[in-house]
Amino acid sequence: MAHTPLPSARDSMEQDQFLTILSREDALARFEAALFPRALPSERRSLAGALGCALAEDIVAPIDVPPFDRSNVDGFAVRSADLSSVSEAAPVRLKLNDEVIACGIAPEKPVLSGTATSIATGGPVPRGADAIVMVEHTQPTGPRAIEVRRAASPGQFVSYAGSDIARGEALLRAGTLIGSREIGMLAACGIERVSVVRRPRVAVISTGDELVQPGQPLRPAAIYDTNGAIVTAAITENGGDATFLGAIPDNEQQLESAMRKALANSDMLVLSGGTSKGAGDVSHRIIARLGKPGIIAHGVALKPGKPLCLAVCDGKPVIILPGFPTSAMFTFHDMIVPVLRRMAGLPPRSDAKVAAKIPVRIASELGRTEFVMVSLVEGADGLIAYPTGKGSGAITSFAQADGFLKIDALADQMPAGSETEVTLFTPHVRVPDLVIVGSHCTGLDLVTAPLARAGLVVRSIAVGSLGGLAAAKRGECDFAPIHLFDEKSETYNTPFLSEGLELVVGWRRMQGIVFRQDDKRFEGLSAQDAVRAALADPACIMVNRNQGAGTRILIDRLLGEARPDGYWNQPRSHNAVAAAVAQHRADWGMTIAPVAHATGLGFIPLAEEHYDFALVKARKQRPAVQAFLDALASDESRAALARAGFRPA
Ligand SMILES: Nc1nc2c(c(=O)[nH]1)N[C@H]1C(S)=C(S)[C@@H](COP(=O)(O)OP(=O)(O)OC[C@H]3O[C@@H](n4cnc5c(N)ncnc54)[C@H](O)[C@@H]3O)O[C@H]1N2
Ligand code: MOO
Repeated sequence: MAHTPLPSARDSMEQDQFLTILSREDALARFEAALFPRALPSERRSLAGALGCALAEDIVAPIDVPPFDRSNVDGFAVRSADLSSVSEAAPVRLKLNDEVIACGIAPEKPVLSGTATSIATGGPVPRGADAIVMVEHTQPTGPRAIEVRRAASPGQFVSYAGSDIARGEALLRAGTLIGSREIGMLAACGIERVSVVRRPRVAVISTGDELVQPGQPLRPAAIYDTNGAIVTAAITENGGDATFLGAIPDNEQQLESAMRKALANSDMLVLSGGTSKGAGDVSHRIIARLGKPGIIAHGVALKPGKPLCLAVCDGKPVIILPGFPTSAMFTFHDMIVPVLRRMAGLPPRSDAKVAAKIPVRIASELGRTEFVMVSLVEGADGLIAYPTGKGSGAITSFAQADGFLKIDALADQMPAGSETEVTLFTPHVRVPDLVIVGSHCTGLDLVTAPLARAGLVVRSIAVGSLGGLAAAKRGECDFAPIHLFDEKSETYNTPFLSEGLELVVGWRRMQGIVFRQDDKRFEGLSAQDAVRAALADPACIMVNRNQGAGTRILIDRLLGEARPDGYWNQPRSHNAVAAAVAQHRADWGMTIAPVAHATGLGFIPLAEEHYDFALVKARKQRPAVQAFLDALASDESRAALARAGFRPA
């Protein structure tokens, strides 16, 4: 909503879309009641094209499978009665008939008493024969005869016609999800096309003036359209036929015409963005004009996902997902997937779940069912679920997350140590080989890259130095990267180690002042003089760091009692500081040299920070830990760290 004016006081007094918040259960029940039962349209598809669809008809086997009595082994078709007295000591001699039955060869000669016919696995059993003897239990005697040394029971090694599937038997029932096994059964019966529930056609529209499609250059203040891609893929994953119609600006007329067109050609319409209270939030007003009964729920007690809007227009579901990608994703999976799958004739999703313990308290909003993404690591007795969420505006949490947990609407927190159930994003969790929990540094990726290339799964969870030390003490990780300065001893890291932990020296990061290269106020100055110059200019704005950050300690020392403009802007990362300066929201701040250089900013070095690792001694002998230690010491990593602007210790 970047280009939309913010709501004025007048707008907010005249809000016509005051959200009435429903519980998720209530909202879903009303939505489903407005849509079902309904007839599911069907279409005929080729076998390959039917994969993943629901069968719309019962399938009755049109033929017997196998279609004839078939030999299961390579050997000789015989009459079992001829071999009733046979033994190793008293073999029976059979005369060979003058034909060889290979696969696909119809036999022509009967097997009369005292004779046998050579037959291959899969060959049709000839008239008269009732058993097969394996070739290895026979011996050729002369040119046209064999000796058999074992008895054969009637029916031995024969699959009778129709024994697999009998003609007229119900092969598959309507509603069956067609997978490779079903396709195999249909193919065995010679069926080439089947009637399946037609995939619901779902139109997808993103809304917002600020959206740019991936592949296009990003304008200032614009962002890439994430929801278009997420929603389109999630529809395909759940049996829909998605058509992405692009991002439409926040213009009521343009949007209405796009929505009408989309609905005319599809069974369902999914929009995202513009459902909350911004002045440009117009789509819900349009819905009211699109058909009856219109909006079913606008506002659901979900977190993320409160502004979700569910509507039905003349029998077709119309949904507006919240704009934030994480909110869009969760609401889609939780509230839309059940409806989409029912429309596609598919069974509800069955998500895999695992039990896990949470190591930290998770606060939750009372009154909203909350979804929290988590990353799973192996603890001393079972799985540990670390929350990875960075708020509903963040998308990268997904990369580190294995699944999510749910906090009940009636709870305001989940206490540390709680046992909970984690719904997995994929059916299998692969517990990482190496777990790093603590302070994050871009240098870490340079050291772990060779491990990842060697097939090891490395999971690093950013919880800050102190959080990392706590995790290490509980034995939940292999390493805790830390950069903690001890004022008393004036040393880094070592004073913070407790029993069971050992220090592995990492690298040094130069901290310093960043400024834009063309800003003459800071050129050629020392860090102290630069801060003096900044304080002398009332128009100069700083960007600070969060309380608790090592960098913040340095900034506070330089500032003393001074509280310049920008002091209360306290982002949590080195990159955010650089972005604020590069984008002119601030004129100076403190960050590490590699980030300053990567952002093309001027840099005045101040002090070197020690970024080291607390190693959990009990886990030292693990192969992945040894691999990490080797990587850390390798020339390759040291060179990569140096190239990025770090100083390997
Ligand atoms: N005064 C209030 N403000 C907000 C409320 C509220 O109750 N009162 N709710 C907040 C919640 S919760 C959410 S979630 C968001 C959702 O708002 P909208 O659905 O109206 O979405 P937008 O304002 O259009 O966008 C929000 C955010 O997401 C970005 N966005 C939008 N579409 C996309 C896309 N396709 N790909 C990537 N990112 C997208 C957009 O740029 C905004 O940054 O509202 C809160 N505000
Ligand atoms: O519902 Mo919003 O999705 O909390 O972020």
